[in-house]
Amino acid sequence: MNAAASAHWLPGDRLPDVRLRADDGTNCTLHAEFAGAPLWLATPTDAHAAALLPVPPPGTLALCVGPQAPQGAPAGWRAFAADARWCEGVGAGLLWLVDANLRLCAPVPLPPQSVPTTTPSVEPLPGERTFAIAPVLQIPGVFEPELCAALIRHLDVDCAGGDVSAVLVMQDGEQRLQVDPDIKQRREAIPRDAQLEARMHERLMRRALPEIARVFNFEVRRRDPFKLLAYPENAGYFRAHRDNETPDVAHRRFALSVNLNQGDYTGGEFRYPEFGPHLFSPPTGAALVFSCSMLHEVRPVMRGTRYAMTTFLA
Ligand SMILES: O=C(O)CCC(=O)C(=O)O
Ligand SMILES: [Fe+2]
Repeated sequence: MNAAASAHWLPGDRLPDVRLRADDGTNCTLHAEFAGAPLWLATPTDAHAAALLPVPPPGTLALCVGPQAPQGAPAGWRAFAADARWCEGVGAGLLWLVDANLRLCAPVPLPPQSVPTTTPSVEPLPGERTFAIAPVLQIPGVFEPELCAALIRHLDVDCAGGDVSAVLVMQDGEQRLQVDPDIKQRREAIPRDAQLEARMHERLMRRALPEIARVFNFEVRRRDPFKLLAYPENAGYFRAHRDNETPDVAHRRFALSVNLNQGDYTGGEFRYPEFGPHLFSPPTGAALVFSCSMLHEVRPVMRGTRYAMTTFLA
């Protein structure tokens, strides 16, 4: 399922494409015309509400949309008519802050009490500093903060903190699980709550798989079980490894990891030593997706506990 298939879209969803028709007869599509810059998307229910829309800040595109093109918006707004079901998905009487990847960030009820602050802009790195960056995909807002907190509680309470993480080794011609601090130290558990699993699955289907299809041109057909992870202070790390090197995991194509409490710990960043020195620590609820064939490590956690959820896709 993706956002297009659900009745109402939520923060974190990418806006499904739609044809937009202006009153002068011109028309275009949202994805072709309006991706790549922060966007305000307003759905005023009448001309009075449209007239009260704030003037968009410089660099922000501003679209006023309804089943009929709304009239009366101030200068800087462009008005379009769009498919009624699409408008229903967006919801009426709202001003959505939308990021440059057409992802819904936050809805503000109309009329806004103050001029909304646009989605935070990221300072661009100078060209010479973008050379050695690993080809990873970061998808913000895949899990809501409240789902992240529920997963941490589930690991700590219902799963009693999880088990010490072991690695598969060959011994006398047989595969055995063995704890090996030379490779990793952390605790982990397969979630035991069907509702939490269903929520995670729905969020991946809705927010991660369409992005993986678009960015990597890869259709996910299969997923390993979810795993909840805890990397405790001074006892949490995973040294450099690949995720598809033994026959039992050779089917894996992409690793997906969601940080559940970024900011509550220091260290615990991902690094891809084949590709450069940069560290990756996506915000809470964001997914980091990368090829299982890339060497990667999770750096030691120095303070606090890093919680994460991981799975592998094929
Ligand atoms: O800590 C994570 O998010 C995932 C670590 C990892 O590389 C793995 O479990 O294979
Ligand atoms: Fe890994």
